[in-house]
Amino acid sequence: MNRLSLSNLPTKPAVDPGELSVGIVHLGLGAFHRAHQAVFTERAAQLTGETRWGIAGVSQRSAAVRDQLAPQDGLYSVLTRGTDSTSIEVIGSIREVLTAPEDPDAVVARIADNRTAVVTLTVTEKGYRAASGGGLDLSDPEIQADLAGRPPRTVVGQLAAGLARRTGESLTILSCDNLVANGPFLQRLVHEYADAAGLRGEQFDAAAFPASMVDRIVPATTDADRDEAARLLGVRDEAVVVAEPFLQWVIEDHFAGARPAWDTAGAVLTADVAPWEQAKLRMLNATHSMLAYLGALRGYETIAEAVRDDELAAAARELIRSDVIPTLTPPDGLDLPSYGESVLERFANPALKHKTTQVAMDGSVKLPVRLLGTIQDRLATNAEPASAALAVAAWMVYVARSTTVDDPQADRLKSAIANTTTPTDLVDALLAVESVFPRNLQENEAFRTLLIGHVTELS
Ligand SMILES: NC(=O)c1ccc[n+]([C@@H]2O[C@H](COP(=O)([O-])OP(=O)(O)OC[C@H]3O[C@@H](n4cnc5c(N)ncnc54)[C@H](O)[C@@H]3O)[C@@H](O)[C@H]2O)c1
Ligand SMILES: O=P(O)(O)OC[C@@H](O)[C@@H](O)[C@H](O)[C@H](O)CO
Repeated sequence: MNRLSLSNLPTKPAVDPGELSVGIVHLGLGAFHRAHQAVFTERAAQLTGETRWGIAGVSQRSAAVRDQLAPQDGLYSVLTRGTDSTSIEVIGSIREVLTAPEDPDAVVARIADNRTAVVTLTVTEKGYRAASGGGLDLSDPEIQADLAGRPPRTVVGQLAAGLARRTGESLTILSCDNLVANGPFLQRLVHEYADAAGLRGEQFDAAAFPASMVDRIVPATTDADRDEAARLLGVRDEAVVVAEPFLQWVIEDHFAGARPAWDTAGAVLTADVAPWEQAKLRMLNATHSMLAYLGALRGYETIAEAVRDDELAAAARELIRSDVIPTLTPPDGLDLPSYGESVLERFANPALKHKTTQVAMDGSVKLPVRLLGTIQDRLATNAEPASAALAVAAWMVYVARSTTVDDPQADRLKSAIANTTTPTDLVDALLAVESVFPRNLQENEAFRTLLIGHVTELS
């Protein structure tokens, strides 16, 4: 079967990809970007007719995405799987693909190019190389290697080197990762890197780092998805991504220069993203992680299977009701209990096949964002965060039971628990990992007791 390409298009896109010039650099060309920001960008171009917002996507680690997209002229499709219906759409907004390890200078040059007005990022929590507590981890060997003067390979190194070389319009750098206050968080890292590298100049103060909340469930693509895309398109698409129908983007309205008209495509521009972001991270992402750990422990392969288990659904509902909602200020117009229910309905979509092991990975960097803030807020009011502690306990048991843990701190976690035999030992060993748990939680006896009780029940 032929490959998807400009000369082999099943349907002509509303915007001719050949007419688009690059105005956006995206760092972290994984599945999520292709099913989210690139879709908003494509729709905005269709609605406005603007041709300056093509995307240069940067693959940060392997050349796999470049090898999928290059023979397809950057085209790929989004396979949207609803509970009862499936649709497919070809996206043409990615106009260039760079592979950072192969061509680090080209990445910096694209960021420095004055035609680039916006850099977006989806590089996972670990891609930021932050120390626990927030600042840059200067002990990270990759950060140290960048600071020693090689062409930068880390994301903060790329951003700082690109910013330092800019001469014209100020740049907007927009994190789209699931992090608390992702904009200011990234700004601090870039500024600390620039200070350490002696690069700090006026472009750093002029750059804007808006916060954003992103939402669409996008599981890793499988061979079965590629086969289904081929059947629907009539051509092979090796770069297809799969997503649920739901799509949301709330962006702080704080740009240093021009931006795509993402609002015409449905993005919400607002002065304050924090209430949206907290509701999403503490409800959706927290219950996602809880279902991933509890579900994997019960042998469920997908999140949909886990949430269809009445006991696990009840545990997720209880987390939302008793621990999360009391800590939140609802964003205007959002009914928190209904939002919580809608999240669980989305998880139950059987067509998505989001693996519990995929959501469970990188727990050491996800727990602080998704659960520990809720736990701290509950303990501060002398409430018992029993449900949130259950999710953390499930992670502990999952780490102990897994032969290999997919986590940036896997070695540290495994060596911490090497000689543990009882639930109390396990809790104490993992609670002592200071890069995961802040001191006030390590020293909180009520939290420790809750964890020991849950780990005992789960073991
Ligand atoms: N998939 C989703 O449902 C979803 C939804 C909302 C937000 N997100 C955000 O997007 C991120 C990426 O998700 P995805 O589905 O695209 O995953 P993916 O595995 O398809 O892609 C991950 C991307 O991150 C890059 N990356 C990974 N580790 C890195 C590191 N140490 N340094 C630099 N770059 C690194 C990879 O090169 C790749 O481009 C998530 O971690 C999350 O923050 C994802
Ligand atoms: O993509 P990760 O691995 O950071 O997290 C897994 C999921 O919880 C997450 O991606 C959700 O699907 C997403 O946040 C929904 O918007």
